[in-house]
Amino acid sequence: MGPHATHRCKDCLSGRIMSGGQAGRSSSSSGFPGFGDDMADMAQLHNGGPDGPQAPGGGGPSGPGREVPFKRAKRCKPYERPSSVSRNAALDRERQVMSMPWFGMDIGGTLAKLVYFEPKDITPDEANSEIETLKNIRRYLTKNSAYGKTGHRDMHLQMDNVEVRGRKGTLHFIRFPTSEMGNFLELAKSKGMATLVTTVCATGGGAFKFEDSFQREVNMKLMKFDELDSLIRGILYIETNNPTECYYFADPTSDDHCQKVPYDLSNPYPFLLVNIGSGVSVLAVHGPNKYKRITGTSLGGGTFLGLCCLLTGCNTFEEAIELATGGDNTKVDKLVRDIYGGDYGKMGLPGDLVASSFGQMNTKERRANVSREDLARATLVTITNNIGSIARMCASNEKIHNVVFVGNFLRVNPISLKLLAHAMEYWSNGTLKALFLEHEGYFGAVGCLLGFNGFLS
Ligand SMILES: Nc1ncnc2c1ncn2[C@@H]1O[C@H](COP(=O)(O)OP(=O)(O)OP(=O)(O)O)[C@@H](O)[C@H]1O
Ligand SMILES: CC(C)(CO)[C@@H](O)C(=O)NCCC(=O)O
Repeated sequence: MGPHATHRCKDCLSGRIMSGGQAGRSSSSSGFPGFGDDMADMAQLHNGGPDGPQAPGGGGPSGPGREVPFKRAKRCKPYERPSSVSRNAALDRERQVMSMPWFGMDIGGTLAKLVYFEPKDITPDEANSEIETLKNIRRYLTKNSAYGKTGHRDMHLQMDNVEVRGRKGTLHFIRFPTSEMGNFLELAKSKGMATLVTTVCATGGGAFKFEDSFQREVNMKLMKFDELDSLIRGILYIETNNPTECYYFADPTSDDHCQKVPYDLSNPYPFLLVNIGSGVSVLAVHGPNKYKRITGTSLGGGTFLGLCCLLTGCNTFEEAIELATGGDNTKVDKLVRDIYGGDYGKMGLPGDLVASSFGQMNTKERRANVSREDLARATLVTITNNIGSIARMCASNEKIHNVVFVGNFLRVNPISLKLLAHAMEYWSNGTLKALFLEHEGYFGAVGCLLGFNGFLS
């Protein structure tokens, strides 16, 4: 350890989520704390540390959970002042990341989520020196709600007057299918993105998969973040900034009395986090930097959409949900009462419980009597119940009572929201609570936009 060596590592500096209050513009050499000075440290830890870059997810598909704090603790090593070369590289990186436009991108297996920060505190000096391309990009993103054929801005989720990296502004939420990445890059190029010195904060599998295309097509560097770190960081930030973010359902099974009730998640720990994207990850979260991925399942939102398209000939998620809304899964599934003629009382299984998903579809007669709507509904119920069942077992093993469900599978999908709410309550005799968040699938994108501590490379 040299004369300048200090013991500093991410764990020792833990809990530093960049939120409004912490992200002052003038309190560090980099313009905001936690970036310029720490960046070299983090680069050293993540790139040169004994474990190399941190792998996303857990110990393999459905494998044993990875206890994040332990992993990080191993990397903890004495800080050595970076050489002037790495310091210059860090400053370069800082300049690129600090220059507008600011994006956070979560490129998932099905959907790419783009969060754009629109600064609203632009000084006259800044406005004068701002180049035309940048103004055009801002105008294009904020004045439209559709981009190309498949890009959408979720205007109802927009967050005004928030603070990011010490600046005040608005967060805009945009999504498009990951399969359209080629067109997205072309569009970005046509808007002049390639002429800007830009680094985009990115997470999700696509941050790795498409890194070279971003560099080649639009001259953009990706600053990569782990998807689960970003997810949690995003949830904590949005929850802090939106008092009506979190809710639960009271009376979820009653058509007349079911209602959405706001829930105060300001003291969230511990909570079980179930992220339902293309696949599903289940995390036990005990603190801002303290979580483990307990398990996952490949039967997720991608499975629902894929099977639904196969079984009904539908082509979009929205269509699949609409079909499911008009369908009856009991024509497709085999219920306990189809087997027992009523309840299986001794084991506490009510007659209307699904005993076997799709269990009626083995006979020609039954198959002839089901509609596309019924098949869509049965697919939705099958996938949702399976996730609910896994979540319940995980919560019970971990002795956690609050189960937070996120991910775009829950978008425009009240059937699954209510099924999950009911399943958690019913099967736990009221000890488990299903909680939901308004920004469903956008937390990863927000989290990586905020997360300068902990970038992968
Ligand atoms: N417009 C849409 N198009 C396609 N899928 C949608 C749409 N809206 C909601 N979904 C659902 O959301 C799922 C994707 O959710 P999300 O964006 O959270 O995951 P992802 O990041 O793509 O996946 P992963 O995290 O597993 O890589 C889809 O599989 C589908 O069930
Ligand atoms: C692979 C990820 C983490 C990508 O987001 C997700 O799709 C997932 O958690 N799938 C389930 C994988 C498993 O079976 O554990």
